[in-house]
Amino acid sequence: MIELHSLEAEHGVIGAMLKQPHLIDVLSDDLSPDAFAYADNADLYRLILALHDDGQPVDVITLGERMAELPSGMRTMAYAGEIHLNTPSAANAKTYAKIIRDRAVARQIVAAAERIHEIAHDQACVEDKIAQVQSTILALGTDGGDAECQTLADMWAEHIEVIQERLDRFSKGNVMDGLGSGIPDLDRYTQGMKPGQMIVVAGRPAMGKTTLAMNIAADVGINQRKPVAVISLEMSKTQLMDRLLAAVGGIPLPSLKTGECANDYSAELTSAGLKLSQSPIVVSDVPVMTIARIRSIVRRQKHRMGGMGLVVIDYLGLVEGEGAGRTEDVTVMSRQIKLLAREMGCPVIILSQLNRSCESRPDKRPVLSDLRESGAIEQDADIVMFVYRDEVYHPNTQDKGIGEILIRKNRDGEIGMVPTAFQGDKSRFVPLAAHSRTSNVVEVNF
Ligand SMILES: Nc1ncnc2c1ncn2[C@@H]1O[C@H](COP(=O)(O)OP(=O)(O)OP(=O)(O)O)[C@@H](O)[C@H]1O
Repeated sequence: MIELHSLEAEHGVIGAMLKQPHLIDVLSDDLSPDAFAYADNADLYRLILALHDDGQPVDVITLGERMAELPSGMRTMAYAGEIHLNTPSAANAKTYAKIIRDRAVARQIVAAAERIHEIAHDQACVEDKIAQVQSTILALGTDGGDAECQTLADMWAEHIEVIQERLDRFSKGNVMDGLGSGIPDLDRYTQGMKPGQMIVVAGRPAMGKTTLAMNIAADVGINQRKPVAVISLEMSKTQLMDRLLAAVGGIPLPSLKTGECANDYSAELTSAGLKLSQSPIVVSDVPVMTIARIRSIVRRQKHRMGGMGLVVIDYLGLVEGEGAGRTEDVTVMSRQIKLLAREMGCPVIILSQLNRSCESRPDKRPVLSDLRESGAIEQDADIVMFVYRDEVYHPNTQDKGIGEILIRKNRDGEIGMVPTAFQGDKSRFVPLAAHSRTSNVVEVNF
């Protein structure tokens, strides 16, 4: 068993700094004052750093001048003098700094265990408790400076591999470096959905947000064999399964609802059922969720499935906040979704509704300012795409059956519009041949 603090190591580091002040930069590089267990030592260390930052000489006298007394009441000069005297050399100071850091983490673990003990006893539901325990554990050891910054030399060494991968893909005729959506024209804009991206799919009610998101989820799960977690706060598992079967099997929804599909589309039903059941797609339809709970579910599924390719959350307006007011809540949630994408190392598609202002304009195609609830969504998102179907407003439009995907924000690429064929009865958006706006539909292939 190790002690949770080492007075000797703390004295060793401070003594080394007093004996050889040129070591202050080296030793303090990765050592926070909070890592010291003893208040007097932590304050003395802070004083050393403050004097050094001010360009002042650091010795027993200057320390005593800056602060006469330490928290214990001891005279600073006397205490620092004693440490200086008792430090034979600065030779092992780096090892002492590591001991201080390691013991600080050991103390954090004990504090986390106490916190977890409290969480186990409180009144929250079990999912919230698990989410709190996970964040308590994830917060451990995050103070290390090594993880915060990386030299450009190290980044360059890693980046060579990234460029090599891109070149390999390019020479195979594939320039996309993320997940496909199943709609090649859309992928040309995004170059694929990449890890860490927050992708907002927004639109007025019934435009087809859920349809588009589920089409993408099915393509990623079935064609690209990547794990997908669908968090559906709006629709039940039964509704989603109907839509997935309709889209993947090309089976009309009404025939699925009446059960007639069992006779009329039995081959399509069997094939779609098999494709879906063999795909790594998981669905949660718990209607009440916070982002913490979503994170906890996705983490568990990532662990269970050995990775996570894509997360879909349908939709933001139904996610519960902290109760600080909706705009503030959405601002925090939007940030948390972006962090979720980074933590899981996959893109997150978040569905969002729009305010009504687009409906009062002559051209009702949405723009970024129509995003409901908070400007933070627009800022945090890497890609914002709107689903728009002119026939919803103008039943006799010449664009009947056309679903436009309007890419209004694209952090790493162009913005623009992708026309698709909307097949509402089969719950799918189908690619159109070579930018056509006619019904020249490309075969969907799940
Ligand atoms: N059998 C059907 N035939 C034709 N269209 C259908 C059929 N069933 C559903 N639809 C259409 O599909 C669309 C539903 O799309 P979806 O639920 O994806 O929209 P949404 O934007 O997510 O809507 P909301 O915000 O209301 O949830 C509606 O426009 C609906 O009319």
